[in-house]
This record gives sequence, structure tokens and C-alpha cells, in this order.
Amino acid sequence: MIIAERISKVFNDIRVVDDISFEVKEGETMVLLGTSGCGKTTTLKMLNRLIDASGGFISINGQNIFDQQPELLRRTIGYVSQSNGLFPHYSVEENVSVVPKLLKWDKAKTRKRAQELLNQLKLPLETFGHKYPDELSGGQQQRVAIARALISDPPVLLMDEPFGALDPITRAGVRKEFLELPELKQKTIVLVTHDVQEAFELGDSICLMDKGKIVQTGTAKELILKPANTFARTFFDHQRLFLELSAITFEDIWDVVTTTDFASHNSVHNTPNAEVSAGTSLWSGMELLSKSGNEALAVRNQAANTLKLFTTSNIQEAYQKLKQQI
Ligand SMILES: Nc1ncnc2c1ncn2[C@@H]1O[C@H](COP(=O)(O)OP(=O)(O)OP(=O)(O)O)[C@@H](O)[C@H]1O
Repeated sequence: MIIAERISKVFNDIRVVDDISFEVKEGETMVLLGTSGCGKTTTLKMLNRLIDASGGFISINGQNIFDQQPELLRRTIGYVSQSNGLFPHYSVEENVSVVPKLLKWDKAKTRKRAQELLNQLKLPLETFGHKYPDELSGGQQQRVAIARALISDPPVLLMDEPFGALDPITRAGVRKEFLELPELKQKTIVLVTHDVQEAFELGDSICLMDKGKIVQTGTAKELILKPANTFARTFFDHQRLFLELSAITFEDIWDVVTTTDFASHNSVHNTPNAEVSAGTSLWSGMELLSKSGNEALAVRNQAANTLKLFTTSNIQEAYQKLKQQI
């Protein structure tokens, strides 16, 4: 767990991070989101003491970070920097083995672990281990940087725009792989981005920042549906419809409109052959409907042990009604 209490950073008399507090629970991902220059990277770097805070308190897993030597602290925290930070004259294997070397692991243990991680990241050691960063694509370099940050299995991972240099399609692909990576399921992660969609996909909680301050902290749903002020409202305006439909799930609209229940299944033309869970977002549901050509989507609510059929017009009607209720 990470606790930051009233932390600030002053550069040349300017308070670039101004008295902010947040908590990241064990195993959760918190995203620092905001416009360029609002203090996200500075906040992230204060957590592993790449930048020392001018004031405030930070503890990681119960330990005050200011009681620890910065170099030793950093060996216990995975870090992926904005520009991937790979050493250009080190091979992939040498790059991912930097921390094990500092920790004095023996060669066999280091190689076994490198092999395991690079395999998970679809860069098998046998094929990629001897390559140099400039022989890899941007997405592959980013995956090596992630492997390097994870090799010593640190409980905490800090990531600064980890997919920032990638084109939108590669970015979406690497992000999907990242979400599915078993290694990351238990990690406490702080991730910096200015990409709203990325924040919504990856963050259990999102800290929206402006001019060194936290404007609002909450889940994607809270931020998009209950903005704390005008800044928070307008920040999402350019993608509002997409973000709302991505944040609202079938569970949220379960009782909002009358849908066709499973008993009258046969009355719906082109009946669906697959079902999704009620935790699925409305956006994904509408995408599935549009791809399948079916008239209705079967959605199962495990908690209520019921199955309902939603058509596109059901979904749109429920979304409008739900918005009126908020
Ligand atoms: N070493 C430094 N010396 C002086 N000012 C700095 C230093 N590092 C950052 N700043 C200033 O602090 C402010 C916050 O910078 P920071 O890099 O934290 O922003 P950011 O939100 O991460 O932006 P971006 O998304 O563009 O990376 C900026 O105005 C920046 O110019």
C-alpha cells in the first residue's frame, strides 16, 4: 500500500506539486491523469525518490521512504520511465538483468527468471535475448522495459507514460497484453498518463490533476458521471459519450428498462449464440451487437442469477434514463 500525505515539490520557488494526498491500496492500479505540466511525473518520481519531496510524508508497505537510502529503495520498486530507459549498448538479456546483478543473484536464477518473464511478454529469450534495443520495435522495447521493471518481482510498480511513444494501434495492443499479464495482477501500480481512455481502461482509481493539485480522485465511473467541478467536467467533454458508455455496465442499467427476458428468447429474431456478463460495459455490448449482426445481446447477471436480452434501443433508452437519474 502506498500512502502519500500532503506532499509538495518546489522548483525555483514554484510549487509544481502542491500539498496533495492519496492512497493506493495493495494490488490496485492508480492512474495520475492530467494535462501536460500539471505535476504527474514529479509526483511519481517522489514515490521512488528520483525526486525528493519538499514536504509531506510517503510510506510504502508501512515503511517511511525517507528512512531508506534512495538507491536501496529503488531496487524494491519497479520503474518504467517515459522513454523506456533501456541501455542502448546492453542486449535485451543484459537490460533485464540489471537489477538481479545489483541484487547479486546467480546467473542461473537470473536467466531462468528472464526467460519466464520474456516468454510472458512474447519476447522469447532464445530469439530476442541477444538483440539490442535499436533492433526492436517501439512496442517490443516497451515490453523489455516492463520485463526489466518486473524481474525482481517488486510489490510496487511505477510507470510513466509507459505506452506514450507507441502509435494508437500498437498502444491498444500492448495495453491489452499488459492488462492480461499474470505478473501484474497482484502488483500495486501507479501509472502516469495524459490519455483518458488509457486511464479508464487501466485505473482502479484515477487521480485527476491540474496545476499541481488533485482535482478529483475516484473510479472512472465517478469521474465521468459525478465530476467534482467544472475542470473535471470539461476535461472529459471531447470523448464524453464514449467514456460514459465505457464506464456504465449492464449491471448499472439492469433494472432501468424493461428488456426481453430469457423466457421469451424465441420471440427475438437472430437470437444470440453467446452471452456476456453484466459487468460488461455498454460500449463493449454495443460493439458486440454491431459485429455479430444479432438483434439482441444475452447478458447474464450472476448475482441475480438471471439472463436478459438487450437490443441497441434498450441500451440507448436505459442510458438516457440512467443519466436523468444522476
Ligand atoms: N527539474 C526541474 N526543474 C524545474 N522545473 C521542473 C523540473 N522538473 C519539472 N519541472 C516543472 O514542473 C512542472 C511539472 O512537471 P511534470 O514533469 O511533473 O509534469 P507532467 O504533468 O508529468 O507533464 P508531462 O505530461 O508533459 O510529462 C512543469 O511546469 C515542469 O516544467
